Amino acid sequence: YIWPNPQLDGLEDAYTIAVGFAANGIVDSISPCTLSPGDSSDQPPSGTGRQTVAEWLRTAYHDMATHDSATGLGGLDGSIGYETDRPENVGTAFNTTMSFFNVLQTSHFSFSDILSLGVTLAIKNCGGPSIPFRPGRIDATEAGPPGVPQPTESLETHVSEFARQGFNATEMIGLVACGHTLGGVHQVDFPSIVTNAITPDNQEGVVHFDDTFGVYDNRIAVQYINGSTVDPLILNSNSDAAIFGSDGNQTMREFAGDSDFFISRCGELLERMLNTVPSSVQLGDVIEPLTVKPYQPNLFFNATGGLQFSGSIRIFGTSNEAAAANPLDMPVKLVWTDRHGTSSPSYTTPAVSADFLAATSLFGSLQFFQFDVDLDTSLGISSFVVDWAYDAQSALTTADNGGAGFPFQDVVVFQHAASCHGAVNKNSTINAVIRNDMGTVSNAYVDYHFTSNQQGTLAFKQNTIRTTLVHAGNSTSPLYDTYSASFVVNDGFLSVDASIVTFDLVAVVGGQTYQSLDNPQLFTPC
Ligand code: HEM
Repeated sequence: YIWPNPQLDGLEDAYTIAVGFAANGIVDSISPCTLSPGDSSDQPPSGTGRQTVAEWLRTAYHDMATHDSATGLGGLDGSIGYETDRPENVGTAFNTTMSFFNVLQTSHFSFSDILSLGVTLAIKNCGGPSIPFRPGRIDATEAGPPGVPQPTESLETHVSEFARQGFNATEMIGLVACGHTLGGVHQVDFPSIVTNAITPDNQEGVVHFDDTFGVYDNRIAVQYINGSTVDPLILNSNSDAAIFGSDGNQTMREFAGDSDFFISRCGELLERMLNTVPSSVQLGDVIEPLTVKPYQPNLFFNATGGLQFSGSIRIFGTSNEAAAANPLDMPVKLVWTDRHGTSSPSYTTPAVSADFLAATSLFGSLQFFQFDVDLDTSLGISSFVVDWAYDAQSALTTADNGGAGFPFQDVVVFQHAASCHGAVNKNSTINAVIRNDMGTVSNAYVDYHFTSNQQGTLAFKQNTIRTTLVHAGNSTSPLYDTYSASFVVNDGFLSVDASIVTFDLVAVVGGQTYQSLDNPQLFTPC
């Protein structure tokens, strides 16, 4: 896709940036793969016997498992949030998972999208397959019908439940093995299956499905076939035993004998699981990391009234050269085009390599570079390209965003100064400047996006408050006038710290619409 695309940019960032600058914390919370909810890698696992990745994967399956392929209803749609009191959804894992992901929701994607993305990253981070990620899931607004398989049910019931979900009997064996390679069964939730497992170091009494619960691998099948299984759903319940043996062990034998086959088959099955959505939902194209992408490019007037352009450039690659590159040796320059369409040699940032910001990806190598330049206010900016190479000896490549450059407008510009966020039920104020030599400003407004609690589920609701930007007078530049919008965010507004808040500025000037999208939330209190 071509940047900017508000619907995809945030998900692409979340997919591509694992740890470091601009990362959202998903991968930190599951590294290493054995981490429990609430623990972080510099805080060792706390002995609860819980495993975050396993809980996310189980949550995604239980959310999807009510899909009915005949009617097209249900699927991965976040309805699990309304269904956690059902006997088929025993355990705190679902609510814990929802509380982790709800704070990552933005106005541009649903809870079910960010959960699916989280599962994709989790599987990869544990050594599993790279699962292509498609966006576009829409969250349910109420519970769906029940139908998650339970360990007490018969093989026939399991086969028909999986058939309803859209998986045949062989795929059922695969999907269960692909799930039960992580995590295990907890005594606190299944006391009839697991007994005498609770200790101070295993407070919820987990017994794992295989002896490598922290690695996404085929040990679940190897141990099943060689007779050393520890799976409680085989030893103390017939559920996995009946499923794994239902084709005379053929699938499990193939999995046990070929670890690459297990990984690739699980990649296919889990991709289908994550993409099982209500038939009314149309998923988008697979998101692939962009090679060169701006991150929060930002225009503002500095204290002396000059127009300043700052932000970061991300460079992503999957080649050996990308992996070996030293960011300090990488020439990276930004070349911009002014508002009259002229690109002059002087419109170039210095090499920005010294200002690189460390970050990593699960799918390749990436570097961030910061830039900060003064623009001639009268000439402004309309787009930019990035000239870059992996080392100082190589010829520079121009990243031009598919041909037309990275578009960037200077007509409506957010002003930090005098913008502030109010406490609950108090005024927030957003200030902007709008170019005054381009015709009448016929409409100008702020769309302020935030998430809030909703009844019945931990998934958050999206809200937008639209407020007119009112002309407020001159600015420090004779070419721009100041506009201001004040509004109250109320009605169950959660807390700005707990939800991702962004806002858009839109101005119709001389009959043309200009937008400054996805400005990050205000931190200055009013
Ligand atoms: C007949 C089908 C299935 C049955 C009866 C079943 C049953 C169970 C049970 C009883 C547990 C223990 C939960 C706990 O104590 O926390 C469990 C855990 C788990 N299940 Fe399944 N399951 C089935 C299919 C699947 C599938 C298809 C997946 C994913 C592809 C999956 C993923 C998981 C995971 C990752 C865990 C570990 C959770 C943790 O450690 O917190 N299950 N399953």
